[in-house]
This record gives sequence, C-alpha cells and structure tokens, in this order.
Amino acid sequence: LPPGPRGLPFVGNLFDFPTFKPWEVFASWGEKYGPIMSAKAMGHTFIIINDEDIANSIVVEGGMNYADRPTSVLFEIANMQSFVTGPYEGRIRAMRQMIARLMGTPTNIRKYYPIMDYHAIKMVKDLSHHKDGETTAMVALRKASAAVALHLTYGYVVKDDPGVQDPLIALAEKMLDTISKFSAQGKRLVEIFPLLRYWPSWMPGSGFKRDIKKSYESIRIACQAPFEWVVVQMQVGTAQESFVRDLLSEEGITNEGRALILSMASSIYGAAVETTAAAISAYIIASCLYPEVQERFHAELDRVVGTDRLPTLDDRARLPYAEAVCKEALRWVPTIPLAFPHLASQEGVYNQYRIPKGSLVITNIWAMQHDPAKHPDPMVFRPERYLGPNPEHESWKNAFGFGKRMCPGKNFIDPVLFITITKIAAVFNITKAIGPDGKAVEPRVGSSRTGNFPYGMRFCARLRLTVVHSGQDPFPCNIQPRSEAVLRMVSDAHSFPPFQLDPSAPSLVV
Ligand code: HEM
Repeated sequence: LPPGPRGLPFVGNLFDFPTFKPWEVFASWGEKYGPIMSAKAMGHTFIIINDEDIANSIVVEGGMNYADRPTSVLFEIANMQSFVTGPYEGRIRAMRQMIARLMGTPTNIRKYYPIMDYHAIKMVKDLSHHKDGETTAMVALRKASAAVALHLTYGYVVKDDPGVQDPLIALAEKMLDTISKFSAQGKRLVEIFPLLRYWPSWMPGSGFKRDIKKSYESIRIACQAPFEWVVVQMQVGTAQESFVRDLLSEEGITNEGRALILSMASSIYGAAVETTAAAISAYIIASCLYPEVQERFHAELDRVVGTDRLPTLDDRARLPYAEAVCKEALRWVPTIPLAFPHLASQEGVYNQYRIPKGSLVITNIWAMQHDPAKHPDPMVFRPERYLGPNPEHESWKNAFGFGKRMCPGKNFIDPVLFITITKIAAVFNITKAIGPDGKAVEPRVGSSRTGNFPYGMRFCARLRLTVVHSGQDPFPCNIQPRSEAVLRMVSDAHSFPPFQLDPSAPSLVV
C-alpha cells in the first residue's frame, strides 16, 4: 500500500482523520509520506492523492475501475436517487449522457449565453444595493446563482420582489436544508453501522427510518413541482427554452426517461448554486485583498470594451487578463477542495503500490492547486501566473475533478463565471470594509462551517470528514459603482430581457 500514518488496532486511522479543512491536513501529510498515501479506518482503505499526474494515472487512465462511488445507506433507506453517490451504472450514465447532450461541448451551451448575460446584469444590479461593510454580497451571489440555474434548467424566471424570497428558490433551499438535516450526525449512525437499516420498525429507536422517509417526501415534492410545471407549459405551448424542455422534446422519450430528466434537473440546483456563488465570491474577496489585480482588470476592460457598454461573452477572446482572473479564482479557492470519492471496483496498481479493491480514492484538489512546485506563492491570488512567455501549469482545471465522474457541469459554469466576474469588474470598485474602529476588515477566505454538504456518505460518517464542500462564509466589503454612468448602463441593459414571458402561461404552484 502507499505509505501513510500508522493506525491503531481495530479503528485504524479513524482518529487521525481531520475534522476541519482535511484537504490542508492531507497536503501536510504529503510532506511526510509523499504525493500518494493510504490510511485505514473501520475496515476501509483510503487512497489519498495530492498530485495531479498520479490522479491522472490512476483515476483517468484507470477508467471504469474508478468510475463508481460509495453508496449512501441513508439515501437507500429513503429510496432517493442521487447523482453523486453510487455506482456508475445505467441511471448515472444516462443522466451524464443527458447533461452531455445539453452542455457536453462549449458550443451546445452557446444558445444560453443571452440568458447567462441577463442574469449577470441582474446580479450586478442586486450588488449595487449592497451597503458598505455589510455581509450581504454572498446573499446576492447565491440568489443570482440560483436564478441562472433555475432559468436554464426549467425556463423559470425568479420573482423580483425586494425583500421577498422567490417561492421556487424558497422550495429548493428548503430541499437542500432537508437533505442536509437528513444526513445530520444522529442519523449518520446508520452509515457507520449499515446493519441498523434492518432494525425493525416496531422496535424503540427505529424513529430515524420514519424521519428519513418523511424528509424524502418533502424533497420529492420540491423536485417534482418545477418539472411538472414545464410539462404543463409544454402542453399549452408556453414553455420557455430550458434544459428540461429540450430533453422532454426529444423523440421517443419513455416514462423512465422522464423520471431521469426529473432527477437530473433537480440535481443541477444543488450542484450549481453554492459552487457558482463561491467561485464568484473568490473574485470579490481577491479584489479586496489584491487591489492591483482589480486595477489591471479595470484597465483591460476600459481599453478593450470601453466605458460606454458592458462586456459580453463575445468579448472573451480579447480579454486575456479577465480569463486569467477566472482561472485563478478556481485555483485559489477550489469550491470542492476534496473531490467526492471514487471507489476502486477492482484491485489496481500504481508503480509499486497496490490499490485494493473497494478502496476509496480521494483526489485532493486543493493540494494539487496549491503545489508550490507548480505555483510559487500558492496562497497568493495572481492571475499573471497564466500569462506571459512562461505561464504556470493550468492546475485550475483540476477544480472539476477526474475521470468518469468528473464534473459534468464544467461547460455550463465556465461562461457563467466569466460573464459574471467580468461584469462585476466592469461596474464596481471593490475594497475592504472599514470596521467601527476605523480599520480595514480582513475578509476571511473560505468557510468555517464543518459540513453542511448534503452528502451523507458512509465514508464521511466513518471518517468524521464532514466537510467535503468548502463554500464561502459571508464577508463584509465595500462595493462601489465605478461611475454613475455605468450604473445607468446596468439599469438600461436589464430592462430588455432576451426572452418573452407569455402572460397566459400557467403559474408555478409550490
Ligand atoms: C465552480 C463550479 C463547479 C465546480 C468547481 C464543480 C466541481 C465538481 C467536482 C470536483 C466534482 C467531483 C468530480 C470527481 O469526482 O472527480 C463535481 C461533480 C459533479 N458536478 Fe460539479 N462543479 C461545479 C459546478 C457544477 C454545475 C454548474 C453543475 C450542474 C450542471 C455540476 C454538476 C455536477 C454533478 C452532477 C456532479 C456529480 C457527477 C457524478 O458523480 O457523476 N457542477 N463537480
């Protein structure tokens, strides 16, 4: 086996596993044990990879051998279909193929550019109401990320009543919250001791099964409502362009196919919202901490786009610094610092090391993106890394994971990030907030939460690895328009949406 910390009898390395920022702890283990390590806990072998080339050799070249993921007993009890757990079998493959038809290449996502552009302007408009020093920027980013995901997935345009949460966003957030509670500590016992699932329902202590099933019912309703709304709209001819409409319009769609579309569509919200918001917030925090980056970004925008219009995705090829900023945002704070585990379905070998059948292979994206051999001063936000005659390695690409289970949303998020970050830069000057003591407040990068990611997998529970997803804590900052003229441009641009809502369309009942 690859080297790793020596464990205790029976429990192995269970107590060595970190509960906070495990990616950074695994990176420091790497200094002692090397770029590929192993650890054991509760009868499972974990292979932790800190190096991109090794991840490619094992997970990418190993193909189908590393395409499965562990299952979740909780999800099984609830009879819940999840995209990110379980084997790479028919259902997951079919959903991945659907996503590939929608966004498998940068070209087939192009037709959604106007909608992405519209929501980027909307986000900028919302951010312009941000009050100095408040921590509301994350709220605006999350709302806008939700708005673009719901629009592209269902053709749903979120309501714009100030101070009132859109009913579909409220429903989707409740769903995420339920999944998060559903996999909360107490109930995870069943992940640690899977035999508990057979605990008879009439015995004391079996309430957890009822709770899980009840939670599932509310999740099912949340997934069903927007999907059925698209179906009804397609029947009366008012459905807007969307992923669900496109897939349901394909010929020969079966009931099974419809169920998969429903499941795939509801996964997009959970997969897209926090990741998008966190990646954009990385740029906002970087603007506070690295004013010279913002200045150079502004200078490029002013020179290439000018000051009498806002940038669009058509400007992309002429904005290399903007491109480098987006890459650096994904490298600096990877929104999923440890990719979800891949399961070795057969024994594998890497150099002289054995990777036993059933091992959980964890690629440490954070370590790869902060490797000082590839990135001098890895903790510094420096877009210039990717520019000039000797650009650094493009390890930001690892943000999307490896192999058969690599993120299928990459081509969706790529233009969304570019256009949103570029519009924010064109409109605002962002600086650190000033605290009551008159001193600048240092924004804290990343999340202090210890695990609200709805991934109640056996491995998380067993290893107390509750943080898989880092997210971003709210942070105070000052967001000021660069000029009054640019704010007027935002208002004008936002008044002309690139879609027409039919007033006779049935409303979504949630
Ligand atoms: C900044 C944005 C995003 C980042 C950094 C990101 C990153 C990742 C990573 C690292 C994985 C695990 C890959 C692995 O196991 O090796 C993943 C999986 C996944 N992502 Fe994303 N993602 C992002 C946005 C999205 C979006 C917008 C969607 C929706 C279209 C999406 C859908 C998914 C799904 C469905 C999976 C599970 C795939 C599977 O298990 O087969 N992601 N993502």
